[in-house]
Amino acid sequence: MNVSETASRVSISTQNASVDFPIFDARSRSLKKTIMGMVGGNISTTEGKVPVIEALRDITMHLEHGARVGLVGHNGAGKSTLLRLLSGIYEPTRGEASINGRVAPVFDLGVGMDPEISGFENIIIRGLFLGMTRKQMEERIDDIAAFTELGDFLSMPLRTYSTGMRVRLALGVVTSIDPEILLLDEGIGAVDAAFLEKSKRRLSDLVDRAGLLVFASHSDEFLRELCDTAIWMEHGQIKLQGDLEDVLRAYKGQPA
Ligand SMILES: Nc1ncnc2c1ncn2[C@@H]1O[C@H](COP(=O)(O)OP(=O)(O)OP(=O)(O)O)[C@@H](O)[C@H]1O
Repeated sequence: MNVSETASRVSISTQNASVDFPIFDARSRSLKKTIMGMVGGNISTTEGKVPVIEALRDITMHLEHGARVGLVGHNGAGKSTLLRLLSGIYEPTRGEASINGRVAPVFDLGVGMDPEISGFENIIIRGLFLGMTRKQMEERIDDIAAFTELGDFLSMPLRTYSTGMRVRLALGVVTSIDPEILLLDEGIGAVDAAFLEKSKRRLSDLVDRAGLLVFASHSDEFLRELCDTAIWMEHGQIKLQGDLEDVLRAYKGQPA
């Protein structure tokens, strides 16, 4: 398959997609009252039924190769749930979602890492988890090792690493892959400032290689660096979709 055929097949479409989370332990009146006062998704409580959190409601969108979409919205607005829907991890409770392309979901840098095996072995395992082949990862391992600056520690079990060292390893792997659809949730801030600066270049190269990016973040600076359009989520719905600057201005309540 040539490059343009690959490009034309990479897309994500949803049609009136909704995601509900039933809360099986929330039958009691007091708990219902508590969760009804929370920020976030809408809570529907039909009398006598298990309450559900409507985390996403009637999401209709179409994204194609080349899209660089930022997701903005307050805590609990539905950004992470939307990323999981777009990755295929969640099926819509109602409506439809169709995903065409190899998805690399990067929600939690530590997922797919094994504390008992070495840094080198974790590089391979994490790469496989993100859709790469063993051969591809073996070709990149020297580059990743150099980037992490972890030296001999890479031969030690991961459990001997500090949190920051784990993040370095995870960032090294994540920024070495070739995803068709890259879904990024922030949480990449747990590194020291100097290392984050060094990662920015690799991160933006990664995004350049990716066919399609959706990036949930609370950082305008990061969004401006990686995205050109945005979706503003509110109470599980799309409030506004369009040019990044327009969406950021509206989200922050500033007049145009
Ligand atoms: N596994 C789950 N079970 C029950 N409710 C959930 C679950 N995951 C998310 N929710 C609820 O769905 C709503 C949307 O949550 P989500 O994590 O998608 O928000 P978010 O926009 O990513 O928030 P934040 O910016 O705080 O990360 C919230 O009300 C949350 O409580």
